[in-house]
Amino acid sequence: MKYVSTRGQAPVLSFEEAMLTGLARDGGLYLPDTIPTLTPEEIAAFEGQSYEEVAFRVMRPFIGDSFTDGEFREIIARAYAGFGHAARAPLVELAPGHFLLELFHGPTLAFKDFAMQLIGQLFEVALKRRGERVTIVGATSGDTGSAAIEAFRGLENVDVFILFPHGRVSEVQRRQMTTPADANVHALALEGDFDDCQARLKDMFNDFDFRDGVKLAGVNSINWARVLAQVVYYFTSAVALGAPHRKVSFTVPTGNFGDIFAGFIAKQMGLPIDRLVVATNQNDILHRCLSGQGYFKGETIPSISPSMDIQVSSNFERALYYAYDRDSGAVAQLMEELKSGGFTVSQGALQALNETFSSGRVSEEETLATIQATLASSGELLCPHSAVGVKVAEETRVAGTPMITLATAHPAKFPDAVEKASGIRPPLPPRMADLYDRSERVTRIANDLAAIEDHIKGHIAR
Ligand SMILES: Cc1ncc(COP(=O)(O)O)c(C=O)c1O
Ligand SMILES: N[C@@H](CCOP(=O)(O)O)C(=O)O
Repeated sequence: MKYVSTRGQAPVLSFEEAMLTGLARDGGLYLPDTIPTLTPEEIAAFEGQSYEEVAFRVMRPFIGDSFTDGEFREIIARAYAGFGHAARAPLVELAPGHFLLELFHGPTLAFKDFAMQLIGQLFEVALKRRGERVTIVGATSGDTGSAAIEAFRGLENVDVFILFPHGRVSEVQRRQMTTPADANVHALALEGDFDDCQARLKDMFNDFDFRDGVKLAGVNSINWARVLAQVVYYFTSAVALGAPHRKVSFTVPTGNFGDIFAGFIAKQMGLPIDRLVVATNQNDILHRCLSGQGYFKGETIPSISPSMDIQVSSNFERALYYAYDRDSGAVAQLMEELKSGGFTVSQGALQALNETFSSGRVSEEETLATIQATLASSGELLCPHSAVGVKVAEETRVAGTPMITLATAHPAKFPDAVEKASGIRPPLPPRMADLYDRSERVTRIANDLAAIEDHIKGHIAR
């Protein structure tokens, strides 16, 4: 299995190389050269299997010879052993035909754990075998950072630096990043918003002296392995509702487009998905774009669903690559135009996107009202991101096709918004009940590439 860049000018890599590389050297994102497919019989056979078994069967064709079957099975087993629910990703019925896929039973209470716990183990095995050490730098609006720190803390061959927007993450998210005492993990509070964090991260990848000097690696969803791990729960949930014998749709609270792009891959692999619905908060660049208004950056407005406060949605580049019929030159040109504000999507590409993706936008008031209404109607307490998804799903779902909304975080990660909406302050699970008592370790840093690079060079283990 070979991996190619969306911009067509970077070396073709194996799965392991693409995973350890992160961003392609031409600034693009890696994708498999061909997407393996599963037959309806193979998909039907997932019924009744454990999450780990389905994970193995779905991801194995993408791994090539990077890991043996035995290694890969052990890695998967270790990755999900610490989850707080036997099903890993349980499905609950919110209303007839509308289901919630709970993705928040991992160690940091967000869907990021599904991929991050896996790639922590994959990095560990690959780096030990190669005798290499890497420096992971991540950008986060709150959840990727905490999941990465949890997955990589204490591992021998990695230093981890996480850039988060100062003052724009919830207290639980911040504390999950700043309280681990392990010497190899570092939380950096950047003066800016998430888009600044992600832009500086990409600048670091494009600064080849720095990149090669510190052996830079990335664990944001620019990393293909992150997307791949998220494909699995589309299969487990759809099969639980009757796939491949009937179609299902998904609504996905969306920011960086990684999670919903995993759904797109599941569909390409043969899972009968009808619609993939993008749900955005007031930072609605994706909704505007899919509605035909072009992809133009606005100002990021802080919201009560802060993990989705994103304007430049990294993985949309991957969707554009397919919408433009794998024309890497066209993608490179669009990304060049994005540097000066945005671009218009061609009619053909927009039509291709609309064949699979729908979208909706949810205001702050509607988010609060959805938390309240869902609690009253089903007893389910939603986090604000999941509420954005549920609201859009209610507006777009059609009779006869089950709708699965992804619940991307635990309500206890966002207690202020949840309490405001419902009057209930959700408690943290017992294993992290002392989070507010632990001491924090964090460095405030300017939104300045040189300052960030100097800090990292000064703090990596020699
Ligand atoms: C809780 C939560 N919901 C939704 C999202 C959006 O997911 P994606 O960036 O994959 O679109 C994020 C951030 O990624 C998140 O942390
Ligand atoms: N919402 C994310 C933003 C980064 O997304 P990623 O999937 O590209 O890592 C976060 O919580 O950090």
